[in-house]
Amino acid sequence: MIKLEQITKQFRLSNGTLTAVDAVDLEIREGEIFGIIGYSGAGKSTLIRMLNGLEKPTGGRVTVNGMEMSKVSGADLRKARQKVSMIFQHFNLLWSRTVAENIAFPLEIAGVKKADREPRVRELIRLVGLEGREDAYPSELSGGQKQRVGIARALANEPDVLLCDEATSALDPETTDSILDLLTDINKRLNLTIVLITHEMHVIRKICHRVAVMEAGRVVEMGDVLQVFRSPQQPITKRFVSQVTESPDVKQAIGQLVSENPDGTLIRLGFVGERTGEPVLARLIRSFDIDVNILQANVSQTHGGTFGSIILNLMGDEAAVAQAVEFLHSEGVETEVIERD
Ligand SMILES: Nc1ncnc2c1ncn2[C@@H]1O[C@H](COP(=O)(O)OP(=O)(O)OP(=O)(O)O)[C@@H](O)[C@H]1O
Repeated sequence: MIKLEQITKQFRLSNGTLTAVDAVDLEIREGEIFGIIGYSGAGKSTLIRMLNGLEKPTGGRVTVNGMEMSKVSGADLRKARQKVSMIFQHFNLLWSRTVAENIAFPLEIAGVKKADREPRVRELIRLVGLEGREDAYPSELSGGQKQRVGIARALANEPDVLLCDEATSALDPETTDSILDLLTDINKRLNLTIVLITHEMHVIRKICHRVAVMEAGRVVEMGDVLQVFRSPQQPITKRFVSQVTESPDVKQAIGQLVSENPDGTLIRLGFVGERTGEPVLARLIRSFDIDVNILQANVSQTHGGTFGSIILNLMGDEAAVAQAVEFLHSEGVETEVIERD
């Protein structure tokens, strides 16, 4: 559906060249919700803007539905953009137009007759849950309602792909969840391919099927969301996963425990789906002459299923602790020793 082959984007600066996106290969499947996560400056916005031709790559090829976005221009590009629409962090609504008029705007541009526009706008307003707010101006809406207008407007011309550029970053957590629920609903109902960029792992966990992690213009890790949560490989991915699995309170508690127990070995265990950690833990405690302190346990839901993690502090003889860690490995439990700073 979407294919990026060796995509590179460089910007010329007064003091040299900046590589914002560096030889990225990606394939996004029809009907999936694909997330791209990275910290500020990683190259996410530049990358997503190349999917609808807002930015041209310096090298490589972007194909969407067989059309080479990196090559089209003029009228063809305008047509292609109707099929790859976008929503934004700050909504980008027209402030002098009502909700209904904002949603009708892309239909006007596409030359849809007034008589056909009206029922389509009504349908879109129903789809995003804005009935009764048709005649309101953007300034009279909450952030969540503004983003609903953005979504309705983006869907007006029946796109194949919806790009979401930090679409929930300006919203509070509750409103974020309601917008993410709406995007999930639209994805299912319309089989719409959604590509989103974010710096929040919560967004990825809640709605994405697959995720790519970007750092310094490169994709450093990619996979099914459940797999990435269960077994993050790169340090940056581990940091993102811990945004969801470790609250600041727990991090602080672990820090305190580390300083209070300089000899213990901290380990993080990962469990997926129906398997719970309990039987393995019971055997661990019975079989080895060590003290096992449970610091934290949690379960999270992703699109692909549930996963859980448990953080333990193992205390005792060095050899016994090493055997206990080996035992957990041999039981097929994802086991990571948490390094002490
Ligand atoms: N038009 C431009 N001219 C020069 N440099 C740019 C331009 N657009 C982006 N950059 C630079 O490219 C790098 C990647 O920026 P980009 O906005 O794609 O990152 P990002 O991951 O989306 O971060 P953010 O969330 O802060 O926007 C940054 O160093 C940025 O300063």
